[in-house]
This record gives sequence, C-alpha cells and structure tokens, in this order.
Amino acid sequence: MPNIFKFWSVCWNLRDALSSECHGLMTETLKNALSLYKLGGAAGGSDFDPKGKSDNEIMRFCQSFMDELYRYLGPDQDFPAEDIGVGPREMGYLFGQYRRLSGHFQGNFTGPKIFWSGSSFRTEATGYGLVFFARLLLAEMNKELKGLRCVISGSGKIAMHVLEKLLPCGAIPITVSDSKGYLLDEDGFDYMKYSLLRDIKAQQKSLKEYLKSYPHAKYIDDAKPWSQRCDVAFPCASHNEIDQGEAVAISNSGCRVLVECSNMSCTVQAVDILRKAKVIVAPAKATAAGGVALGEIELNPEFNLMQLSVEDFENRIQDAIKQTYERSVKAAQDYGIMKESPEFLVHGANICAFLNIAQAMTDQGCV
Ligand SMILES: NC(=O)c1ccc[n+]([C@@H]2O[C@H](COP(=O)([O-])OP(=O)(O)OC[C@H]3O[C@@H](n4cnc5c(N)ncnc54)[C@H](O)[C@@H]3O)[C@@H](O)[C@H]2O)c1
Repeated sequence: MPNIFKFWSVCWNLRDALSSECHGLMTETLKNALSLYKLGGAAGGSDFDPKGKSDNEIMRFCQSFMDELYRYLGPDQDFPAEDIGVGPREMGYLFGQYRRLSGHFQGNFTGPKIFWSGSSFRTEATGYGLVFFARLLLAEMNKELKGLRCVISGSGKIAMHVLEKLLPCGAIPITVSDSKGYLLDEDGFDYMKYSLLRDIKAQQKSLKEYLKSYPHAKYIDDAKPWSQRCDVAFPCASHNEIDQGEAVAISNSGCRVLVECSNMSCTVQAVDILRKAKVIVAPAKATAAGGVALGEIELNPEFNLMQLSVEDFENRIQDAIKQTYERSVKAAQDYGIMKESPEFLVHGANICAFLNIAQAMTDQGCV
C-alpha cells in the first residue's frame, strides 16, 4: 500500500523534465503505487542542457540545484534517483552538496557508488527488469526471447543494460540510437560488439564510430529504428518517442510486443494504433518495477547492501517484476479485460495503481 506522505523524486531530468513534469509526476506516482512498496511518487528536473558542458560546469549546476532541493530530502523524505541525463557522476555531485548543506550523511540517494551511499547495482536494475518483464510476457504466449529480433531505442543507461541482458537470453538486439539517428547491425550485437558500444559511449563519441570496426552495419541519420523488422521493441530514449507514424511503422515491422521503458514512450494516438494492430504494449509504470524495487532496498536502513550478491539483486528484481506483472493482470481481469486484449497490461497497471492510491487516501482520511 503506498504511503502518500513519502515521495520518491525519481524522475530527475536535467534535460527535458519541465516539458513533461506533470506526466512524469503522475507516472511516477502510479509506478510506485503499482509496486509492492510504500513509496509515493515525485518527479523533478530542469531544462539545463549538459551537452558540451565541462565537468566543472555540470558540478556547479548540480550544486546550485541542490542548494534549493536539499530542504526536501533526508531521512523519511524524498530521495532522488537517476534518470535521463543524470547518472552516477551527477548523483555524486548532488550527494556531496546535500551533505555539505545538511551537515550529515543521513537520507537516501539512489545511484551513488556503494562506498558512500546507495547501491552499485542501481544503473542495471531498471534495464535488467525490462528484459525480465519481456521474458514473463513472452512465456505467457509460449514464446521465449531466444532468437527474437529486438529493436532498442536510446543508448543511455537503460538501453545499454537492456542490450546487455538480452544477450544471455539468446535474443538478437539489432539497433541502438541517439538523438541524431540510429545504428543498425543486421547480424545482431554480441558481447564483443556490446563492449565496443560501451567504450564508444564512455568516451562520449558518436555511435558512427562503431562502423569503423563493423563496416557492414549502418548508421541512419535523422531517423528512429521503428521501421526495422523485429519481434520485440524496447523504447528506452525519451517520453513520447513513438507517435502515430512510428506506431504504424512498428505495426508493419512484424513487432508483436512493445516493452516501454521511457515514461509514456507512446503517445495516446500511438497506443490506439498499436492496439488495433494487436501489438501488446507493456507500460513503463509496470516494466520499470526493477528500479522501484531497488529503491525500496536502498531505503531500508537495516539492509546491508554490501552483503548482497549480484544474484541476490537479480532475484529481488525478478520477484518484483513478477509481482507487478501479476497484480496488473489480476486488476485487468477483475475489470473484465482479458489477456487476449493487446492493452490488458496498460489498463491493468493503471487500475491497480489507481485503486491502491485511492485506498491509501481513503484509509488515511485525506479525501
Ligand atoms: N534511469 C532510470 O532509472 C529510469 C527509470 C525509469 C525510466 N527511465 C526512462 O528511461 C529513459 C532513458 O533513461 P536513461 O536513464 O537511460 O537516460 P540517459 O540519459 O542515460 O539516456 C538517454 C538516451 O536517449 C537518447 N535520446 C535523448 N533524446 C533523444 C531523442 N530526442 N531521440 C532519440 N534519442 C534520444 C540519448 O542519446 C541517450 O542515449 C528516459 O525516458 C527515462 O525517463 C529511466
């Protein structure tokens, strides 16, 4: 049951949060309410564009941001997490300034390195969870990821961990993208290629660098990957990245399952087109439960994160994903929406989360 007095500032977009803040806030609230945990929801960010900024400029921006935000953080208050444009480096600067201003080490920050707060598994949690979710959904259809062509958008924290986790499942990820276009490798990425992509991203180079080592691949400028033939799509770049035209392209690509990660990846019109084309949409508020689960683990003062192995983390995330999936399915069925409907997860997740919030508010005398 969500505790409405505790909020989780998860959607911390240094780039485009302001344009989507209301949607982001609502999505975070519903996402957390759908989980098993007592987190509320909050979203925040700024229109600061980190592109081309020096490390010092980014540090100073984070410090200024925290000058205002620190009042709302601390034990039993909001706790911020990584999101688009915000990774371990930014979380480190934010945490340092919070500590300087508050004069203590208490409070929770997700993402920072394990030696000073948070969990070292933070950046993996959401991306791995998406793949676990896809696996569950496909199992219901008597399918497995093995051999399926997967199209991924984005090449940031989430996209790269989705790609990484698809490999041991035997899936064939064929694209990643950035704001300038997308990279297509028809043979699929393998561990070697994944490692190269990680190096390219770590050095902040263009995805086109990949073509120097694998000239058979293509980089398509000013385009998104949705027209590529695929079985499963993983939008992991930005909100509303799939509009009507792109939904039509996905429907024609052979795609049967779309697993959202970016909050509200699809516009309302796009969801309608995908429904008519019988593409099953798994909404981000359900699929991103891995990050929520890790947040709850990080919040627990009794929890000694250093004693958890990677397997322990993965098991907990798989468990959270399974429960979120089952709660969504049950809510959909309770309201007469059967699994055969391509939108059963969209409706089930919304119904379940909404009822949880309504119940908590009623119980606590807030309405
Ligand atoms: N990080 C998390 O814990 C988390 C949790 C839940 C949801 N999300 C959502 O997942 C998405 C990706 O988050 P992230 O943490 O990987 O961010 P990130 O900043 O690490 O990566 C974002 C990626 O999107 C690409 N991108 C940005 N704008 C684009 C555009 N207009 N067109 C195409 N590509 C574009 C960037 O090149 C980059 O590869 C975001 O929508 C975020 O809100 C993130």
